[in-house]
Amino acid sequence: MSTSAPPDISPDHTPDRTTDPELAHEQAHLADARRELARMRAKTLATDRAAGDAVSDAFLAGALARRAESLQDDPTSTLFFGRLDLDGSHPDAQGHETWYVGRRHVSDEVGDPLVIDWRANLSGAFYRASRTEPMGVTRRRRFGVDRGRLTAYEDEHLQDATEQDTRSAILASEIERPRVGPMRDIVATIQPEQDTIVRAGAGTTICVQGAPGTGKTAVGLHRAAWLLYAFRDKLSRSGVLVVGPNRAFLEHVGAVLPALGEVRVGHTTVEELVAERAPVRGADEPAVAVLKGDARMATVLARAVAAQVRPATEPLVVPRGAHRWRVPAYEVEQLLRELRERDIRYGAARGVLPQRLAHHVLLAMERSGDSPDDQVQDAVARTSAVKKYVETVWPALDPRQVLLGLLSDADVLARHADGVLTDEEQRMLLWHKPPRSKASARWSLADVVLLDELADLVDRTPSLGHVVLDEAQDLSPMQLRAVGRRCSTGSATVLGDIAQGTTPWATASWEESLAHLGKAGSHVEVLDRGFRVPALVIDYAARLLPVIAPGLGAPQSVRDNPGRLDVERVATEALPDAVVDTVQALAAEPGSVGVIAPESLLPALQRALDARGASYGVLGRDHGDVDHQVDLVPATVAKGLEFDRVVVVEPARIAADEPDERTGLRRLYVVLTRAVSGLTVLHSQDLPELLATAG
Ligand SMILES: Nc1ncnc2c1ncn2[C@@H]1O[C@H](COP(=O)(O)OP(=O)(O)OP(=O)(O)O)[C@@H](O)[C@H]1O
Repeated sequence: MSTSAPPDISPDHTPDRTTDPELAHEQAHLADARRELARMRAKTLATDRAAGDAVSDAFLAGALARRAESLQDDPTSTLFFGRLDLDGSHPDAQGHETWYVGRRHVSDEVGDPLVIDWRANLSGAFYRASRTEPMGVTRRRRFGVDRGRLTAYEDEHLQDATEQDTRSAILASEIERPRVGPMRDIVATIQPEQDTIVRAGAGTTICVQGAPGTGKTAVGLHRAAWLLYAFRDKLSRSGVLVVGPNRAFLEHVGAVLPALGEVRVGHTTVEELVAERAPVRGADEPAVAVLKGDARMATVLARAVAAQVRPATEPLVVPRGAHRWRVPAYEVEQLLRELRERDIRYGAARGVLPQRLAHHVLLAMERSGDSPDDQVQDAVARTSAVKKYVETVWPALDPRQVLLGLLSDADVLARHADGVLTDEEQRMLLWHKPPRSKASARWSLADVVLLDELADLVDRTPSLGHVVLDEAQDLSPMQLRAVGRRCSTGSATVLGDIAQGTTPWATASWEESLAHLGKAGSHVEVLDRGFRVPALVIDYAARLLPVIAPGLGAPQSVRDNPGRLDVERVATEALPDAVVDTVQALAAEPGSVGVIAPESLLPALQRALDARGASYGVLGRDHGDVDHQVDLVPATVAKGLEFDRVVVVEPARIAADEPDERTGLRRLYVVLTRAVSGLTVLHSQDLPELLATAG
C-alpha cells in the first residue's frame, strides 16, 4: 500500500499539500464536484412548482424542497472519501475507469457522475474488493479528510502481487478519534464483513450476534439506509423502523440516518411500539413478567378470542315489508364454522358476517319466488335485525375486556389455559385484587404486550417493509411476536449479544428468538472485531464471560491504543468526592465522559457534582437536546451507549441491584464495555470475585 498521510494521521509522512500534484488533482475534482452539486441544487430550486391542481402542486413543492435540502453542501465534510480505479472486467463500470465514492450522487450537466453514492452497486467493490477477489479494482484509494479538505490518500493496488497488505492509517485514525456527542456514520470505513450484512437483500432477515463494540448498531443503521436506497419505491411506501432499548439510546443513534439523508425512518422502543394499546401504569414481579412474556400465552389468548364466537341457538329473523324472513340456527351455525375455519382475523370475519347472513336471507327470498338484487342484500345486511344478531354470535371485542376477564377470573383462565399452563402458573397470573373495570386496570408492560397480541388477533397489525431490532437479546417471546407482526410481510435486521442479556426473559439462543419473531431459520452472522473497547478494558470485562455466557468469546480489539484501566478502592464516605475528582480530571481532555453508577447512588453523586459546580446531564432523565461533556448514567440505561472515558462506580452494587447473579454480572459486563479510550473503576465495596482475581 502506498500512502500520503496528513499531519492528523502520521506526522512522519506529512505531504506538502500545496505541491503534492496527486492530492492537488483530487482536490480539484472535489472543487468540481462541489460546483456541480451547487448547480444541481440551483436547478432544483428553479424548477417550476406548478403541476396542475393544488394538491399536486403542494406535493411537488414538498418533494422539491426535500431534494434541495438533500443537495445542500456541507463545507465541513468532503463529497467523497474514496476512489476506485477499475479494469474493464467490472460489470457496472460502463466504460469509466475512475469512480469517486461519497455520501451522495453528484453528476454534471450531461449526467456523467462525479461522485457515486456509497450505496450504489458499484460502491460495493470499495468496501469488499480484496487481493484474493479484486472485483475488477486495480486501485482503491482512501482519502484522509480534515474540515472539508482532502489531507491524504492511501492506495491499494489489489492486482499487484508484489504489494504487501498494511494496516490502514485512515481507518485507524477514524477508530481512534475521541468520541464526542451522538453516534456518527461509518460510511467511509465500513468493513467487508459489515458490508455483507449492510447489503443483504430486502427480503432477507439477518441476525447479528456480536460482542460489545463490534459495530452491530452501526451496521443495522447503514443497512436501513442501504435498503431505502436500493428499494426506495417499495420501502418508502411500507416504511422502515428502528427499535432500540430506551430513549437515551435512540437519542445517541438518532442522528446517523438523517446524516445519511434518510429522515423518514422512525425510531422507537418496544414500550412505545405497543403503547397505543393502553398506558403502562403497573409492574409485575419478575416471575410473573417472565410467564406473561412466554410464547404459550399466545395460545391462551388465541383460545380466549376464538371462544368469543357464540353458538347460534336462535334463528335469524329479518322483517321486511309484510314478511319476516328466517335463516334457521343450524344454517347460521354452518356459516360460523366456515368463517372460524378460514385463516382470517376475528374482526375481518365479523366484518363479512352481515353480508353472509344477508345472502342467506336472499336465498330464502328466492326460494319463495322473489328475485331480489344485490342492493336488497346490502339493505338486509344493514338492518338492525342483522346487526343485533351479529352482536350476539360474533360480538365486537375490546382486547382489554378479554384480558381483564382472563386475569381476574380463575374459571375463565382455566378454560383457555387448560393443558397449556400449569395450575401453579395460572395462579401466578391471576390478579390478587382484580380492578373494577378495564379502564381502571393498572396494566404492566407485559400486559400491554398481551393486549397487542389480542389486538392483532382481532385486526391484523399492518406490516412495515423492514424493522431493525437492536439489543434483541432482551426481548421476551411475546415482545418478539409484537415486533414480528410489524414486519410480517417485510424483513428484519436483528442485532444483539447474548452475553448482554439483562432481562429475566433474555433469550438463550438466536434460533429461538427468530422463531418467535416469525423469521425462523434466518441466517445468524457473528461479528467479532471490536471497534470500540480497547484491549486492556475488554480483557478486564471478559473475565465475566465464562459465567455470563459460556461459549461466547470476547471481541478482538482492532484498536491500536491498548487503552487505560484504573481500578481504585476508596472509603465509602469518600466515594462521591472521589468520583467528582476523577470526573474533573477526565473532563480536562476533549471527549465525552460517562459516569455509570447504580441508581441508588445517583442522588449522592449529583449532590457531590453540584457542590463542586460541575456541569453534567443525567441520561434517561434529561432530554438529549443539550450536549454535555459529562453524563451521569444509571447502570440500567447504559446499554448501547459509548463514551470516550468511562467511570464505573461501585460495580458490586450494580450487580447486586439485579434479580439474580448472572443478570447482575451481565449488567456489569454491559457497563464495563462502554469506554473508547479509558475505564476507571471506583469502589468502596469488595469487587465481584471474577473482577477481583487477576485474569
Ligand atoms: N467500520 C467501522 N469503522 C469505524 N468505526 C466503526 C466501524 N464499525 C463500528 N465502528 C464504531 O465502533 C463503535 C461501536 O459500534 P456500535 O455501537 O455499532 O457497536 P455494537 O456492536 O452495537 O455495541 P454494543 O453491543 O455495545 O451496543 C461506534 O463508535 C462505531 O461508530
